[in-house]
Amino acid sequence: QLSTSFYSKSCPNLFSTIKPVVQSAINKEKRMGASLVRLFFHDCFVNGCDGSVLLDDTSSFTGEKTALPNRNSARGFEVIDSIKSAVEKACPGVVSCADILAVAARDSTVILGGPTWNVKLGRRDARTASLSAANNGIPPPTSNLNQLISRFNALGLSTRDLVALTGSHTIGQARCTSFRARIYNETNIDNSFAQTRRSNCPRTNGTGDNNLAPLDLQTPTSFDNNYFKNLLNQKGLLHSDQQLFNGGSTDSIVRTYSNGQSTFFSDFVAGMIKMGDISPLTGSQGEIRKNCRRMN
Ligand code: HEM
Ligand SMILES: [Ca+2]
Ligand SMILES: [Ca+2]
Repeated sequence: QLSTSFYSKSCPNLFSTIKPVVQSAINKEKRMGASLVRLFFHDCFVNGCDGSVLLDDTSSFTGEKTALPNRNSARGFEVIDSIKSAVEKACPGVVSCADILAVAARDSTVILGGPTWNVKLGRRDARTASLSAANNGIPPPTSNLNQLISRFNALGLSTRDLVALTGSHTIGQARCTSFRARIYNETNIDNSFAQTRRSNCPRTNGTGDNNLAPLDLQTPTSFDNNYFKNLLNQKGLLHSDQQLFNGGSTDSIVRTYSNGQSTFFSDFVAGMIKMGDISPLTGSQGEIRKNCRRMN
């Protein structure tokens, strides 16, 4: 029921309104492109792509921002606010925050050198959010391959979608706390890579927890296939990353993507469109929020 032309009459300049805001945010800080892609993922994996991740906590409402995968980690909310105010000026009360996330993720991917696609639109915004669904629905970096596959399968995403979409880790950063156990305890990791990462991520829990390292050591601000080449060399940063190339069923997919960008790009696009189709609110369900941080 989503459609690429959903706003063609009601907000004909939607794309040209959103793109420059994303562009200027990325000009200020390249990492922001990664952060916006991740926000879309963290929305869609929790009760579908319904803008739930954007809702602020209040004294009487608990949203998803304090869930373990989001706290001290999810970012880009101010950029979504700027996009929303530009869009409200152009087309008041028409465009959902959930759709803004989908377009911002696409624009970010393109700006950082990745593939483009036509974004399906027509999602509406939730009047609910779920802390527990966020804690249970977004896979942690300690996941093994079977856990990753089953979580993606539960949402209608294939094993190939899992590998392609996780290729988003070609951009962006992770905190020490997300990869400490891997760089100190695991053996399927390149030795000098582990040494390098240890230098800015102390062994002791609680020290340097928020120190950052790039998910793709080669090109953390370019959307390319280097992430997969790193996996072949045992230079995946997260435990979950290296699970995709660790002697299991996804090794061949990682090899294919590392051999050439084009298969990765086309599978990534297909995966993003499928992920964007996860249980949207449509028709008269939900609402079009005026402010992405709170329900109307
Ligand atoms: C396969 C399961 C996945 C796991 C376990 C996982 C886990 C993580 C973790 C732990 C971080 C670092 C967070 C931090 O330390 O603050 C991260 C960052 C990131 N993830 Fe994933 N992720 C997965 C899949 C995905 C998918 C499917 C996408 C997008 C389609 C994605 C996009 C990103 C991006 C772009 C970043 C960097 C964000 C930034 O720099 O702000 N991830 N992920
Ligand atoms: Ca959601
Ligand atoms: Ca890269």
